[in-house]
Amino acid sequence: MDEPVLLTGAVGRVGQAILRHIGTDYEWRLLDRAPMSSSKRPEGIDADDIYIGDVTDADDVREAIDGCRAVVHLAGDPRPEAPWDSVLQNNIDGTQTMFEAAVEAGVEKFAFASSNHAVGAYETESRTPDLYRPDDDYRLDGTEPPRPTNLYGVSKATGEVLGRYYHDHHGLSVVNVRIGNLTEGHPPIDYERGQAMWLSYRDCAHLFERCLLADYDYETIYGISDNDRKYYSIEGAREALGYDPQDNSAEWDGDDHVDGER
Ligand SMILES: NC(=O)C1=CN([C@@H]2O[C@H](COP(=O)(O)OP(=O)(O)OC[C@H]3O[C@@H](n4cnc5c(N)ncnc54)[C@H](O)[C@@H]3O)[C@@H](O)[C@H]2O)C=CC1
Ligand SMILES: O=C1O[C@H](COP(=O)(O)O)[C@@H](O)[C@H](O)[C@H]1O
Repeated sequence: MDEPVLLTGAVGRVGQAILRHIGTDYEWRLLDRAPMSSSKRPEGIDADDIYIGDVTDADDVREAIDGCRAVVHLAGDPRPEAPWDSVLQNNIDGTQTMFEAAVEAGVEKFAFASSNHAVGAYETESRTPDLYRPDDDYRLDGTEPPRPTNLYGVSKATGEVLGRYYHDHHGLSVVNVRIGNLTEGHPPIDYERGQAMWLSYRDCAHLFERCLLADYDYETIYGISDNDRKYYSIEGAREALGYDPQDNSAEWDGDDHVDGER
C-alpha cells in the first residue's frame, strides 16, 4: 500500500504494538489527542505525520485523513468500567466521526478496534470457567450478535453497527476486530480468561497489517493469538484476512518463558 494509512490512538498500547512491528513498512499518519514522545515514534515518521487532535472533532479528523486510503481506528476509551458519557463521546461519536470523514476522503478500508466486551455476556455461569480451558470446544466465530458485558461493550457493538451502515450505504470495506487481551512480553498471569484471549504484540501487528492488505467487504473477526485455550475462533480471521498467528499462551508456563519477541 503506497498511500498513507491513518492510525488513530497511535500513542496507546495497541497502536504501539502495531508501530513497533510494522512502523517502518507503511506511510503512516498518526492521530491521537495525547502527544507522542520520540521514543514512541517509529523511524521515518516526521513531525508532519503526527496529528494531535480528537476523533470527535471533524476538523481534526479531516486534516489527518486527507489523502489516506486506509484507516486503523483504535482511539477511544478502552476501560471496561468506563462511564456512559465517556464511551458515548469517545467511542460512539468518535467512531461515527471517523467513518463519516473516511467516506468523505475516499478511504477504501477501515479496520475498527472492537472488543471481547462486545460479546462478554456469552460467558454465562454455566459455561465458565470450562470455556477458558483447552479441552472445551465452545467457540464464538464472529457471526453471533453482540451480547455486551458493560456499557463499554455496548459502545464497541455500536461501532460495529456503524461499520455495517457505512459499508452498506457507502461501500467502505470494514473489518471489526474483536480484540482479546493484548499484553506485552507474555500472557496475563493467573488469569485463565486473559490467557484464552491473549493477543501478543507481534500477532496484533500482523493482524492489523492483514486488515490493510486483504480484500474484504464487511467482516467481524476475533483478534487473539493461536492459544490452546480459546473460545473465540480465529478461522474467520484466517479465511477473510489471511491471518497467521505465531503465538500461543500455552507456550508460557509461569516463569518458563519461551524466547522471542512478542
Ligand atoms: N488493549 C486491549 O487489550 C484491547 C483494546 N481494545 C480497543 O483497542 C483500542 C486501543 O486500546 P489501547 O491501546 O489498549 O488503549 P490506550 O488507552 O492505551 O490507547 C488509546 C489511545 O486513544 C487515545 N484517545 C482516546 N480517546 C481519544 C479521542 N477522543 N481522540 C483522540 N485520541 C483519543 C488516547 O490518548 C490513547 O493514546 C481501544 O479502542 C480499545 O477499546 C479492545 C480490546 C482489547
Ligand atoms: O476491551 C478490552 O479488553 C481487555 C481485556 O478485558 P479484561 O476485562 O479481561 O481486562 C482489557 O484489558 C482492555 O483494557 C479493554 O480495552
